Amino acid sequence: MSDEETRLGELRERIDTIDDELLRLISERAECARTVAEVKQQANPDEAVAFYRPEREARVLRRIKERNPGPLADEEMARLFREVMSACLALEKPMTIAFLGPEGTFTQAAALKHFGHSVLSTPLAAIDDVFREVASGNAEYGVVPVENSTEGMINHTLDMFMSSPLKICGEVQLRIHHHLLVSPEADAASITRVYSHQQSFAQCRKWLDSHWPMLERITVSSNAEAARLASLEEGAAAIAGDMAASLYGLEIRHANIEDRPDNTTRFLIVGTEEVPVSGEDKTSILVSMRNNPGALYGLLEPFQRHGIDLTRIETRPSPNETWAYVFYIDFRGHRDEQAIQAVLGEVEAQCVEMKHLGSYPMGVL
Ligand SMILES: O=C(O)C(=O)C[C@]1(C(=O)O)C=C[C@@H](O)C=C1
Repeated sequence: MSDEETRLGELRERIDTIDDELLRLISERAECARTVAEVKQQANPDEAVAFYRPEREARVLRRIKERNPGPLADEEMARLFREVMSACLALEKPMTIAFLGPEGTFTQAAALKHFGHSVLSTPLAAIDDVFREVASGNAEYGVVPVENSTEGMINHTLDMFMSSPLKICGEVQLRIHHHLLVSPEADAASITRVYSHQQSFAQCRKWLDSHWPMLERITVSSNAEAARLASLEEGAAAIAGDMAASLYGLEIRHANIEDRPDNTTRFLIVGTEEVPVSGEDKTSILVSMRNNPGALYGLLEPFQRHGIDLTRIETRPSPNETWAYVFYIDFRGHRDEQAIQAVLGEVEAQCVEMKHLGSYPMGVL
């Protein structure tokens, strides 16, 4: 046996011993989660039990990142624990998550990043359908895109909150990498058109203009649909991500063609329950205002006075009145915290209507 073989043999034996220990510990953790489920059930025998606890999951993942000794990166370690916790939750209660489909969209990737792979995920055709599926109780939670760092807000999602009773229970950010995808047997010279979602075309506009200006750009309802069409039609390419590429057996002809390398989309998790404080939270509200002079200043001033960090303000036209506005506002903090309660009281006193959309843990992964 060579030196290399002897050394590798020893190291692999050590890895086997560590794996045995990991197996034992993960199983012990799963048993513990199963007992947690029993305790929750016994404490609330007549009510629907909240097995999924977003605030606890955020704390677990933050703690793992803080205590991670390396050499694995904090994000990598948190991702592993995300999957362990996802499997533990599935043991307590298998969860159904509705997402803006079809299969292979970035929203599905965001749902799996947030909940881990042990959930049942249901693709739906439209943002409205995701909200409806959760409101009707067919899915426990829903995942929808809300903003992109290159293209701005997804107004349809914002507008859904005006009428929906659902709460925001979490957020997750995903780096969006777009690729030019073609069938493996396609000849570059035969490509005449490219399918994609309108947002993806917008995020790759400069690249397409300079590299493939002659391709006809055809907008479809999702990147996954674009990939499906490219897999079926001769002379067609798609702009979509990794999941869609592997789902439809397409080849990446050009990788990472997004105009901005930090291209990121933020997604919201919607559900029916309020989430308790996790320690690092965000709150979202909708505020209807009359178009009076100084109205916006009056609305924002309490946030400044109480030292609350506003992370986003968006204006949408009111559905009820011409030239009246609805402001969608995100800020740091939780509704159960005193400073936030004070600000919300002041905002409520001067607006036509205020709707609390949810207080939820800031994205950890
Ligand atoms: O702490 C709980 O309430 C649990 O159910 C355990 C656990 C975990 O595996 O750590 C599992 C699911 C919850 O979403 C949060 C945490």
